[in-house]
Amino acid sequence: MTHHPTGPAPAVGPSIETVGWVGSARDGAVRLIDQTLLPVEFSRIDCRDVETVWEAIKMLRVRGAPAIGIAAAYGAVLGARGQGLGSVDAVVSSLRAAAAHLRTSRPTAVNLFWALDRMQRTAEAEATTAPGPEVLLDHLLDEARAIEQEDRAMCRAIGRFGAELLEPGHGILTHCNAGGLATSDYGTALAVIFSAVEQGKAVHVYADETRPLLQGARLTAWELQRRGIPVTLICDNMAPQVMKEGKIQAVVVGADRIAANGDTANKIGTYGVALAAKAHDIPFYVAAPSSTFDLSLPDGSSIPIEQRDPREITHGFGRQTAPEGVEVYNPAFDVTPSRMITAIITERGVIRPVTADAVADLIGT
Ligand SMILES: CSC[C@H]1O[C@H](OP(=O)(O)O)[C@H](O)[C@@H]1O
Repeated sequence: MTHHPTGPAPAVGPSIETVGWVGSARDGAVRLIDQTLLPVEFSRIDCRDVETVWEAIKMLRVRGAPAIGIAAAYGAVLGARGQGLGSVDAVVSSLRAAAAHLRTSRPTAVNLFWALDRMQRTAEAEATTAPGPEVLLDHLLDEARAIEQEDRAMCRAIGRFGAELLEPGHGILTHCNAGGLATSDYGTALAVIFSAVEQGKAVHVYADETRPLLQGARLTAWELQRRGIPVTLICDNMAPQVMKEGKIQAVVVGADRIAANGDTANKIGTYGVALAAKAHDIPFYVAAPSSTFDLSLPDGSSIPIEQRDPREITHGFGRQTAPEGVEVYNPAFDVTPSRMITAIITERGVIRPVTADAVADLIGT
């Protein structure tokens, strides 16, 4: 991978492109912000092969369900180049092999699998009509770009629908990062906040730092600060206390996979936040695009939960904070039952109450 230390982040604009493509289909690369370096260093990396994209997803250089899906779609284009563009069949089989490898990077965010399925369907459908391998490769890049552009639109629609649920002066609790860095550029949970602020609704965000990888501290606080939105960083175990003190009027989180009944997998700790919100009668909102729903699962009991390296807990950011050899449990996600979710905010509208019928009506059967 090629790092592009680009110094300070670009000036605040409508968005920061989290992951994209630079160059032509034949010799281009996937360019993504290396989020493991934030907030101290803003640097992008160019990935020129599938393995580099796989590693970037695995190591959370690019992370967040929609951003992972976009990165995987572009990674499939890299893979389709395979060992040259000898024939249309070679391009299709190379893409299949790349998709199979990218599917092993992380198991929970359904957007990864949704995006790769879509790229494979495109390749197989175009294979029968494409005049040659180069044209097919161009069309595959067009499809990956469409996935990115559609996500941009979905994020803004989520923002518009969600902003209606927030009131000026509200304290909003967030968990992990569901901002522009977790998507194409504008976020899901943070899109709700960005849109409310753009509508003149001044809100104050309380951001859970979100152990062990601190996406809240490193990424959410950074995104909000650079937009001038008031943010207070708290440890995860402080969330119930700030609720008890009356500082929180709503919780907004993202999602990695939502089952047909609305059960939602999200960063570990989300379920605990939902329990605390319930106990304090605070609305608990999930913000997610339709690409994060997995209607093949009737409920959340079979959502695959990623188990990650124990060293993320015992040696977080390079400092040992636990005795050698201690037993560690490090699930990266948990599942919040739909009965604890006030509403799910999507680009198609708001699902409320959260029931299988309501999900089917808005998202599909
Ligand atoms: C808009 S999806 C954001 C979602 O993804 C995060 O997980 P990770 O940082 O491990 O990719 C977290 O669950 C966020 O809520």
